Amino acid sequence: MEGKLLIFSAPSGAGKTTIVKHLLSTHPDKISFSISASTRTPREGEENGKDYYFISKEEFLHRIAKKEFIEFEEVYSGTYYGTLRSEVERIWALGKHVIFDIDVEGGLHLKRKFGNQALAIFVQPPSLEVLIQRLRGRGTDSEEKLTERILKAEKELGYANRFDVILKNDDLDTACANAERLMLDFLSVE
Ligand SMILES: Nc1ncnc2c1ncn2[C@@H]1O[C@H](COP(=O)(O)OP(=O)(O)OP(=O)(O)O)[C@@H](O)[C@H]1O
Ligand SMILES: Nc1nc2c(ncn2[C@@H]2O[C@H](COP(=O)(O)O)[C@@H](O)[C@H]2O)c(=O)[nH]1
Repeated sequence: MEGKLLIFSAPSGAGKTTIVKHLLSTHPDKISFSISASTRTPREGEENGKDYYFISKEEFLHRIAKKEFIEFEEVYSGTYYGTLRSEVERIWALGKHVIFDIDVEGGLHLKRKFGNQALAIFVQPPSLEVLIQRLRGRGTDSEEKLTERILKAEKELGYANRFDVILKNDDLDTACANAERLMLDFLSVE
């Protein structure tokens, strides 16, 4: 059977990973995480096959040529991220719906491809300043990488209205509760 797609997109630092992890921990019976392929270096604590499939650029390009991706982006200069068709099919075969943590272009791409089978949610931080604070607080990126993420975020904040829903992420508990309601409503529709 083909399940549904729950797409969480946002500029880097808005909080989509945090919200997606919350939904996965509370509804493991209903949803499973689409593990993307990425050419970036794993961060401390990240696991291959859990957070991402960490692969080389050569392998990524080879898989593009073999048309294995439903979508992919060079999200940051020289760093590729993409959704493997096999990953979505693996999750549907488990009888679950697929939840995505994906950049803004990738999210809109999936929405165009899957239409009403997908709910595209834009996670909106209170402001660009708060997003920058969150990114700095996370402490995972060098100054150079932070600058690249912030410049991209400035542009992406203007894409919110292209999504099905805007989910404000100011207070985290409220955002998680609202995300859960959106998800359950969407999954309950035949
Ligand atoms: N509502 C919130 N209030 C305060 N801090 C938050 C909130 N939501 C997320 N954070 C924190 O902000 C940082 C960025 O969150 P997260 O990693 O989930 O963002 P992201 O959108 O997934 O970023 P990326 O696209 O880079 O993966 C994390 O340190 C997280 O703990
Ligand atoms: N277009 C896609 N974007 C993706 C995918 N997997 C993750 N991402 C997004 O990339 C950035 C950077 O992530 P990080 O883990 O390096 O902080 C973030 O916005 C992710 O949501 C994908 O398969 N396709």
